Amino acid sequence: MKIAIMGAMVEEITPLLDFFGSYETIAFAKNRYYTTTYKGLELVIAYSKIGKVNASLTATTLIEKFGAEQLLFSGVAGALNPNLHVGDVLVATALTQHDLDITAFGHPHGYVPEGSVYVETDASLRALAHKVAHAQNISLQEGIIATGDQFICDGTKKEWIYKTFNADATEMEGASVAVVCDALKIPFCVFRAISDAADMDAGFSFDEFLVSSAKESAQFIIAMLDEL
Ligand SMILES: Nc1ncnc2c(CN3C[C@H](CSc4cnccn4)[C@@H](O)C3)c[nH]c12
Repeated sequence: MKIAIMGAMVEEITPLLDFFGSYETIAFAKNRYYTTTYKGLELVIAYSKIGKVNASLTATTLIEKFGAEQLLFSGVAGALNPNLHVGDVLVATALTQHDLDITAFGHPHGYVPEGSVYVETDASLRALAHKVAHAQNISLQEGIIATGDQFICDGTKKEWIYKTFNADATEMEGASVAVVCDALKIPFCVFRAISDAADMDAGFSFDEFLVSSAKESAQFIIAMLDEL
């Protein structure tokens, strides 16, 4: 089984590369892909760079060029739901694009023709995540992620996304991965540890907690691999 593990920023995959220790590096399309094996699994790891376009390119490459059969995303996110706090690990149930807007034509936010407002993650990967969390006594939150090409650091925008999409966290890549994996019929799931509250202090909080929260998410992914 070939598993892709994807992040957006180098800090989100560094804990993974450090854990695996040895890996081959392949340069492609202005990005680097790291291949290794772990307990009989073939792994291909990459960070996309920030934003939906970069994430779409990397997710597609992981699947179409490297032959990934499942894709796990590991990274950090801003909390929208007040019950989520820095360090909490969230598994996405569904993802949506909060900045996709053709409401001028009567469509809901996040919708374009022949698409859907939400793309659901793979139910068996989610079930496995909860099994691993329970077995390892890790508290795992579950919720909707709203993705957009903006770092959210403003209470008004935060509240709009929270209310419009009933979303629990926000980031800048997950929904792209969801659309790509759904179209290519590859089971996927998105794991994000909270780094900030997507409010006026988000920049400072993000800078302070990026590394530690990225580690939280990566450690959960590694725990998942032992059960895949
Ligand atoms: N509040 C938030 N809003 C939107 N996204 C996020 C995230 C998740 N990632 C982190 C990073 C922020 S931009 C970036 C650019 N330069 C340096 C660091 N980060 C981008 O890849 C999305 C964490 N908190 C978020």
